[in-house]
Amino acid sequence: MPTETFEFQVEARQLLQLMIHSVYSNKDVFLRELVSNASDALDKLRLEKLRDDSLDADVSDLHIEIDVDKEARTLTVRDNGIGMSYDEVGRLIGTIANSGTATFLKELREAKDAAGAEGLIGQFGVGFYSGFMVADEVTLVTRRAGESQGTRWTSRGEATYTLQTADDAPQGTSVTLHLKPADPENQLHDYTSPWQIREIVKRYSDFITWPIRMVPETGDGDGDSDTPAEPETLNSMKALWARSRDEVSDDEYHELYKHISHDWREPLETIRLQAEGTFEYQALLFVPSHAPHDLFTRDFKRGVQLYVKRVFIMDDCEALLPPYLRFVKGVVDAADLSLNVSREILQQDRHIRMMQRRLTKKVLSTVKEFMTKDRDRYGTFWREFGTVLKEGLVTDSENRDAILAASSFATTHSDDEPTTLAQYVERMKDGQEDIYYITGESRQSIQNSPHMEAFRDKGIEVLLLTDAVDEVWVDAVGEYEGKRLRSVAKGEIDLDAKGDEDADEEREKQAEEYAGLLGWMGEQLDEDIKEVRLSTRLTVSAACVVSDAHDLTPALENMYRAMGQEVPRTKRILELNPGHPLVKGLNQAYKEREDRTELAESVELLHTLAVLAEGGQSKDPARFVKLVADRLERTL
Ligand SMILES: Nc1ncnc2c1ncn2[C@@H]1O[C@H](COP(=O)(O)OP(=O)(O)OP(=O)(O)O)[C@@H](O)[C@H]1O
Repeated sequence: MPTETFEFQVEARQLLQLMIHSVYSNKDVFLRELVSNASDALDKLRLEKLRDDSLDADVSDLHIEIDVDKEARTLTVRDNGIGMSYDEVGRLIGTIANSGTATFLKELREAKDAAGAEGLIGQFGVGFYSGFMVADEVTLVTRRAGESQGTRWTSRGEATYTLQTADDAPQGTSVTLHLKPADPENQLHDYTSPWQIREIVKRYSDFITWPIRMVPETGDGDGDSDTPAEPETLNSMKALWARSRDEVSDDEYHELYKHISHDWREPLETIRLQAEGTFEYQALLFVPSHAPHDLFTRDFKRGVQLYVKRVFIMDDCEALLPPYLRFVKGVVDAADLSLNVSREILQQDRHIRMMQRRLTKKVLSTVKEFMTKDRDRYGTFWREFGTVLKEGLVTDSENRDAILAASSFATTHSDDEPTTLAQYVERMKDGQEDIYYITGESRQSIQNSPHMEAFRDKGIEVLLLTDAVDEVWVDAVGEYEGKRLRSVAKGEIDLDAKGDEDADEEREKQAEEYAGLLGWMGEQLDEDIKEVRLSTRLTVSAACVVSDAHDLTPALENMYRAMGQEVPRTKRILELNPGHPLVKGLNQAYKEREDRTELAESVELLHTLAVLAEGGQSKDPARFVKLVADRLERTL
């Protein structure tokens, strides 16, 4: 097949440009990326051979080899792993599969400083391209295990790359970098120096479970693997999770985290767990310091890898942690599983379920520890992962108490310090029986909602819940330590002390006074409102709408609709403030006038204003604007 030239996909080209004019100051990490890809390729081959013994592939000496040629200024990273077919090379290397890349590039361009840019790069798989930080030409030669024909890919990192078949390619992949001249001032070291390579591998890739060998210089630059000189193994290959805590430095743990997670930033916490007895396993879990951009997308990949006795079995093992802990990365190495274990079998395995329970409890107790021992760390955790953790309040009833204990919520008690439910309960006023909350889009909009008026007046604390999941968990949880969780915008609220006879009497009087108006308004608003009643929660506003105690809130209704479920429209309740001049005026007008057409319009306006005040929308904005404009005109 002749050499074919292809254009890089637009995003890939942009990414390459970014790499070449490196936004990343530490260029050494290119080697970590190439070694990491090679290690994955070896894992994949071992697994494929395990599943299909007839695969024509040599797995007797799987390893990674690094080869430098000072004269030609090349560095080659070679593996004898799974390799790629011609099509795969085009698909995987010329394009960027990650759909978030466009967003990423935009964010990257907008990143204010180099540190921000570095952090962003870490979130996206740009591994292979990092070679262009140190090389002005990259050649990749590869042959897929089991296939006879190899492929050669070359690019100078500009607009195009070439593909051609390669007859003599050994199984696996070699990536040869034609190095730029060393420029230590810009952290571009001399990557033909064996000392430098040894250093970088030790620092970033020591834990890789495959031997990383360096071949003493051969001089001819093509790095034939039949070189007579004895290669030197650069890494200790010790699985970090199998080593005792005091043998491993934090840096080593962090490098493993970066290898697994493709995040270039340090994790927030490292969690070690060992289980002995009938079902032995070791786990090394990491809580990242930043939420990935795609945490809430449907195909977000879990971050825990499964090993069986040091043999890599699978990425993204969903059986190991529940979905609401999907942000946790790490490795679980189980001693007593079959190497052939499938995802389906794992889901049903009793031991795996026990393991999941233990890992879940351990992660939750770690979060709780942040809360009690390190407020800063807890603050970071909650900002990044609080929303996803709260999903567990709905889905994991077994651990509900532990999740609640590790959760915190914005509150009217403080502008910047969130509260736990336990702290809320401690502050509850004498005679207050319930825990009050309000849900909505933003702190500002709900804090000023009419529903809050009486609570503000009486100094009763209200939790301010602004995540979509809050609408759901409050119902699922229902109560905390015997105290009901109650929305300030649902059902009847009575904040007056029980047995307050004066208040009772006053109410009876008002009920009588307004009975006619309320009934008539109910008929007028029948399409949207199931009842009009007098309010005990308003002190400033004339009216507000509330949901019935057991009805869906409008936000929940919308959420179900967005998920494609049919939900009938729930009618709500309009509450009037009997002390408000507008309401008094309405009552007066109702009693005095025979022709109530204008009054009917005012009632309609009052209802729309109440909907707007809680952040809702007018059903017919044009009509609403016309009615308001008419009235304004009359005041001129
Ligand atoms: N040495 C290799 N052997 C086999 N396949 C490889 C090798 N290097 C890269 N690939 C394939 O090319 C794909 C793209 O590699 P690239 O390094 O650009 O991204 P990634 O590995 O998916 O992400 P990252 O390296 O940032 O984690 C890989 O997912 C893998 O399928």
